[in-house]
Amino acid sequence: MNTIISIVLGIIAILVIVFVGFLIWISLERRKLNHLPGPKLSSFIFGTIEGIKDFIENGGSFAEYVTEMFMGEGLVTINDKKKWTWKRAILNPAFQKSHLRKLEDDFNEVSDSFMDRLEKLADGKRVVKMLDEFNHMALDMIAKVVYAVDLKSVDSDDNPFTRAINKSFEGFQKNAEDKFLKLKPWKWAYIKTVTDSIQFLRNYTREQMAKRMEAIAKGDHVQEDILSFILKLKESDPELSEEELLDEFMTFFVAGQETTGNLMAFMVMDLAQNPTVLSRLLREIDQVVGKKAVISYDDLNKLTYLDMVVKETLRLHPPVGQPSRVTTKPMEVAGYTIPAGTMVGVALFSIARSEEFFDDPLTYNPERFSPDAEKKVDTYTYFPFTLGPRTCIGRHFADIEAKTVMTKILQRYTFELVKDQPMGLLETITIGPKGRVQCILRIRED
Ligand code: HEM
Repeated sequence: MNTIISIVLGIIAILVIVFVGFLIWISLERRKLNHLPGPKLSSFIFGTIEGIKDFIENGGSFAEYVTEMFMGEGLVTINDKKKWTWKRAILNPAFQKSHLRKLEDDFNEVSDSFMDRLEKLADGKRVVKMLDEFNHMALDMIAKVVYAVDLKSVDSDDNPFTRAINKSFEGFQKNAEDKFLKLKPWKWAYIKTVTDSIQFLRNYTREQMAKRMEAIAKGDHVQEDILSFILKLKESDPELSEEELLDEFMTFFVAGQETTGNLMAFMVMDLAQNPTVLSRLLREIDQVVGKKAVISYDDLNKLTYLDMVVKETLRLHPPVGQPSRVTTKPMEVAGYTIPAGTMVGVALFSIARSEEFFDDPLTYNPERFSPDAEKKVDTYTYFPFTLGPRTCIGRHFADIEAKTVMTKILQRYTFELVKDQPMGLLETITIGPKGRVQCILRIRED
């Protein structure tokens, strides 16, 4: 009996020693990370417009620090400059206005399914979390416009694809916050649920890609959507692995969903809080498109006040608040030298709210972007999609999506913000509205 007790105690003692050793090792690794002479995380506002310009145009990308779980060698995270240049050159035409306007039927179709969903919710009683609704819709939009897939996640509150995307995002965020996540055994079960979700998404997209390749091989007519451009990567380099093509798929879902969802949710919040702006926007929509069912690209171009509203929302509430770059050479900023190879966050959120660059910066005022006033806005003080070669490839996509959807909402519904909800910011990988923009929706009577 005594021997058994001794063995058990011995095992417990060994486990405790291993565990304590493990904790000491983690804390030493943490200290090493904080004292690395090379790349380290720092964040500040560039002191001058020249500083911002020089950095954005000449700085490198930020890929190596971002988890590769999700997007691997996709456009956002790829760090190999030569490979990135090649990919971007092939994919750029897919996201140009001239190509996207050909897909206006898709933008309308997904927006219409979303309107059907909102109609069910617009009973004047129910509390609707607009951020969640927009996020579902944004997923459907990417699936449809990029891959010609009808995901229809707006039709169900519990779609496996949406669930997997949400779980993956959560893991993405936690992994970015904690470099040692994977080393903590008590988190392994959680990590497994995240990796299973990512695997589910990759398998789903693998199937979609295989279907398309089969159709091409059979000579079937296939739509010239964004997927067809992604497949051109394979034509251009037959050595490209299937996993790398999947990285591209995942990248567009990740980069294009939450960002656009946040933009539209913030638009609803800003409009609900600024009734004068809302009235003027409604007047424009009534005059330019009235009750027109299909909103064309040309219609959107005529909605000039809507354009100003989108830009002002992106100034006050940029969905990406601090994109990053790695310095490629030492840089002098406000009297400090930043060594080459330092990861730096460009605080575009703070720059666009700075009194140095904008009058009365915390006031929501779309007039800042009227055609005359906009000429005075310095490019390097307002760049929600960033600038330079790695600027957001999806900015026109997001613009068309947000404008089409918001026009249709304003044609049909009114929204009232629920009182006493949190009005602050939800900071994850992106910046969203903390209270998820809880609204009471009603059908527009006039
Ligand atoms: C309001 C919506 C959006 C905002 C605010 C936004 C913002 C950004 C920002 C700040 C970057 C980083 C650029 C840099 O580091 O210089 C970026 C990159 C990117 N975005 Fe967006 N984005 C939006 C929507 C979209 C959409 C709808 C898509 C695709 C469907 C997309 C795809 C991408 C991709 C692929 C990149 C990486 C580009 C590269 O490195 O070549 N984005 N976006």
